[in-house]
Amino acid sequence: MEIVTFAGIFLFLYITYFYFRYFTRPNPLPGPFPLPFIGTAFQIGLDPRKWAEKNLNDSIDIWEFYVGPFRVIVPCNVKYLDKIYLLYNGAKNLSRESKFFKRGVAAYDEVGMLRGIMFNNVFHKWKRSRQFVTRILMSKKYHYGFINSVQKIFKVFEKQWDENDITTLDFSKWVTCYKAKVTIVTIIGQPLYNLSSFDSISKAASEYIALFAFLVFVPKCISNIVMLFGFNTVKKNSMFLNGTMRNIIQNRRNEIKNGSTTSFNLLDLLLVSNSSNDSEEYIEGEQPMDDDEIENNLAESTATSIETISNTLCFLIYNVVKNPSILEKIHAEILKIFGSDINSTITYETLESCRYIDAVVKETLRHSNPVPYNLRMLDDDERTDKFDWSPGTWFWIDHRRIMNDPNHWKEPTKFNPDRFLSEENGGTDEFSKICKNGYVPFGGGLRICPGRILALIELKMLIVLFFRKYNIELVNENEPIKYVYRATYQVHDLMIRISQK
Ligand code: HEM
Repeated sequence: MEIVTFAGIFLFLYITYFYFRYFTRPNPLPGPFPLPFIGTAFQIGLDPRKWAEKNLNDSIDIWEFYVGPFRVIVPCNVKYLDKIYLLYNGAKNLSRESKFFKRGVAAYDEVGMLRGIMFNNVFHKWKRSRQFVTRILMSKKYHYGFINSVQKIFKVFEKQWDENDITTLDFSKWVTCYKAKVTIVTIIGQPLYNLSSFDSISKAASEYIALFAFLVFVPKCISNIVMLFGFNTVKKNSMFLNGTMRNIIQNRRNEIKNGSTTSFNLLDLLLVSNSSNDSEEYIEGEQPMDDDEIENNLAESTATSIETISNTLCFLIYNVVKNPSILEKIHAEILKIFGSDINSTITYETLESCRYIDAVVKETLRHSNPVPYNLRMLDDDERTDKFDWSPGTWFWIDHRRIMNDPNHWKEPTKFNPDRFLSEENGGTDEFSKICKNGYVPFGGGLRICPGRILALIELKMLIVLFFRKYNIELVNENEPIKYVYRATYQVHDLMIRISQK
């Protein structure tokens, strides 16, 4: 009886405290009315933007929702981004913490958050990993190796399609399988012999990202309860990416120690970074990475690149196939730059001269961004536009809405790559006039995506590889593209017919 009374009093006090905080919150904004413990989960579901589209007036450019006890502010206008996407506080290197550096609540070391980049909230640990990984992902040498690998892997798929007149496939499934192969070669550098299929990597990638997103949002006391009710299976699946890599890293470290030459994959390059074998640029004051750090960073890059590139490519193919005039311009550029040989080698330099194809990729990332939101947390007192915020406030930046804002983009819902071309190249030059932070597919400031150049390279390559040789049709031409939100927009059931030209 005493326990029931105690629980009742606790519940009453908690609910009173929750609503006291709610009704006295600074800067009350529009948003669904929250319930204690679950916040606005019932009203909003998984995708906040869908709720906003149905329930909020278009003129509302900042609103709020609750994840459990956390108040989350959703800025949908560039005017709120200035301080959030501040570039290094004016300094050239990462010497000072940004006030908006953190993502979410806690760092969970048991799933490697403290040693990776994406969800690492400990500045000096994040900075260390970020420097090692960024140096490689942004290097030209890595890009050259990457371009070769993509072409080799694509050839294997081509063979299967060339055997048939027409192949019908679910592109959303195909692309995760393709991307898992590319990722393994370019990140890990060798086959994962103990995997039953590439599907399992894609599945693990998706669950890895979803798990991290969940842990970042949910206080540990609640996530521990959820784990008790079956969430452990998801955790096990996502941990699998880490576990699978452990042996490979140790073997590879020994092979390199015994004289094996290094290749241009992320694993080899991280193993030799700052070691005596490292002939490349040195990161001042840093010890080489240990196996744990490498493992977490490889798992993170594997998961991130599969999830982002696969879904962007689905949106890209869908938008291009729906727009014959855009496809025609792509064909013209391919012919001009690569000639009529549909098997000619694609190089870094030829890709760089593909202006229209570059514009198609950039427009896809604006119009149909697969990473619609970005999470940052304020660590100090700060003002954004007319609002003063206190430490601990969360910001769920709505990239999709910002990049489709009719006040900044002309006819934003229209898929129009010409925006990204200058007038002398036949475009409208809209992009060069866009305001600061009006185009943020890769986030911004201190934590801007380190895979951004690589992503652009791969997406441009895939346009050339597909459209110079194949006709692609949508099986259900009149159906809108189907996708769900799970940390990225995940496209599903995108049926296409593919045949040689
Ligand atoms: C179309 C492809 C991609 C998109 C749209 C994308 C988007 C993003 C966004 C929005 C962020 C958050 C940045 C911020 O907080 O300001 C991010 C971070 C990150 N991305 Fe990407 N990304 C893509 C591809 C990749 C690839 C290919 C890799 C790795 C090979 C990668 C690795 C990362 C990592 C490690 C972070 C965390 C950075 C940090 O917190 O410091 N991304 N990405």
